[in-house]
Order: sequence, then C-alpha cells, then structure tokens
Amino acid sequence: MTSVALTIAGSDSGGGAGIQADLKTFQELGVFGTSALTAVTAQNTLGVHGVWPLGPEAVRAQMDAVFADFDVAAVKTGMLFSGDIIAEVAAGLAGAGHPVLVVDPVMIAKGGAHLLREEAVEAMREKILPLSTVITPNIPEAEVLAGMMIRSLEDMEEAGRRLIALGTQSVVVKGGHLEGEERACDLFMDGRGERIWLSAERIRTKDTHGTGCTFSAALTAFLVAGEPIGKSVVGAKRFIHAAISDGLGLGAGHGPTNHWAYHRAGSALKGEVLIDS
Ligand SMILES: Nc1ncnc2c1ncn2[C@@H]1O[C@H](COP(=O)(O)OP(=O)(O)O)[C@@H](O)[C@H]1O
Ligand SMILES: Cc1ncc(COP(=O)(O)O)c(N)n1
Repeated sequence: MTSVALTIAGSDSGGGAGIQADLKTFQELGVFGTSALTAVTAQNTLGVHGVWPLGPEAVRAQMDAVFADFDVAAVKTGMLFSGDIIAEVAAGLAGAGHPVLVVDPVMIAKGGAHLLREEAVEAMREKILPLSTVITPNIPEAEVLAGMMIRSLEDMEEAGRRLIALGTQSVVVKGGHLEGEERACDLFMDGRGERIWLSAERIRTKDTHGTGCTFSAALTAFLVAGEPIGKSVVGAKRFIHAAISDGLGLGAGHGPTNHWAYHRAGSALKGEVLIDS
C-alpha cells in the first residue's frame, strides 16, 4: 500500500527548503506527500524577501481535509511562525489521534529572517514538543529550546537530555553549526538511554539552503517506511550527506541541495556516515 506523509510548513519560492524540500524528499523516498501550508515566503538563494502567514483556521482546514481522507502514517512540522498557528496545529494533531510526529523547530533562516516569532517559542516548547516522536533542532534552535549555550559535543548531549525532559520522545541535535568541528556530527538520543552519534565529512560548500528541512523530511519518510527510529536517523543522515555532496550550483547565494543525489549515489553511501552508539 502507498504510504502517506503530511508536512505542515512554509512555502519557499526558491524550492530548496520548506514545503518544496519536504515534498521532493518524500517523493525520492517513495512516500506520497501531502501538505498544509503555514505561510508563503518570497525567497531565493540570497534570502527571505517577504513572509505572509496564513490564518490559523486555514492551516487547520488543510490538516483536517488531509486527515479526513488519507491514512497519514506520519506528520512533519517545519516553519510554524506564530503561537496562534502552533495552537491550531497542536489541536489538529490531537484530533487526528496523535500521529507519529517529526518536529523540525525552524526558527531563523540562514540569512537571519525570523520564521518563528519570538512570542511563539513558549508555545513550541509547551504545545508541540510533548507531542513529538522526534525533534530535530540545529544548534541555535537547541540553545533556545534547552536554554543553554552549545559549544561542544558534551553540550549537545546536555541539550539533548534537557529536550527529552521537556517531553519529546527523542531528539536529534544537528551539529552543522558547531564551530571548530571538522566533521558534521549529529546526536540522536531517546528517553530510554539509546544514544547514537552520526558523523560525516564536512563538505566545503555554500549550498546548504534547506539542509534541516531535507534531513527531517527524510527522517519522516524512513519512519513511514517502517524503519525503527535509529535506522531512520542514519538513513536521513545518508540522504542529506549525498544531497550536500552532490551540489547543483544553483543561484548566486546559499544554493539548494540535490534532492535526487541519494539515489544516484546508491550503495556507495554506506561508508560515508560513521555511526558510534
Ligand atoms: N557543510 C556540511 N557538510 C556536511 N554535512 C553538513 C554540512 N552542513 C550541515 N550538514 C548536515 O546537514 C544536516 C542539517 O544541518 P544543520 O546545518 O545542523 O541544520 P539546519 O539546516 O537546520 O541549520 C545535519 O545532518 C548536518 O550535520
Ligand atoms: C519556508 C522555509 N522553511 C524553512 C526554512 C529553513 O531552511 P533551513 O533548512 O536551511 O534551515 C526556510 N528557509 N524557509
């Protein structure tokens, strides 16, 4: 049977992040993607040029329409923008019987634009985190949610523990932004003590627009395919590593990653990601 996932996120007109990255990634991994838009952004590789949020009732109506007609195996959230939208998304997820939920707590775009209002951080912490199967913050997002600075791999572990204490079942702290680390290291932890460090060569490229969206969409797709969470995280890391390695060179700024690189790379990817559990 065809598996269905729902992404609740913002639109990136540049096609590298947001809803567009999620749907492309779902498609590549054999999952049928549905979507609930939270906002439209006018965006390209040079930055975010405008943000137009939808009303919370429009977000909820999209979710309800999808849930009413499809058997949704997992939901992914990206840009949620405001406390009002978050409250409606949380209510919509409860109405759908709390499906498997991957939360990418998108806050600030690489160019500095706010994709989550500051007033909404508390709602993210209190209303969305406790519903999540896994949350995938980058370093600045983990710092805000866990309330601490992250300067080292040890700090990533402490932030992971704090996020689990806030109610998520598991967490991937993504280390792409960790200054001074030679490899791109991410940490998976769950509430039962499982811990996996994933690392891959840090690629020297400016084309990293949408890496977080693409990683969490791939994680969602592997979960939908029935993989256990640890294997899904490894699969997502391989997917994003291929997408960053095989760049497309599009646009004059921070270009998108290559969403079809994973299939082109095939089994050659196996050795690219080191796993330490
Ligand atoms: N230059 C890079 N080379 C290899 N992997 C990277 C690079 N930058 C980011 N990654 C990986 O891409 C994923 C998302 O990265 P990160 O930059 O931490 O999140 P975000 O895109 O949300 O800011 C992580 O798995 C991270 O390790
Ligand atoms: C609509 C939208 N959603 C999310 C991001 C974050 O992108 P990144 O994954 O590079 O942090 C973005 N730039 N635009």
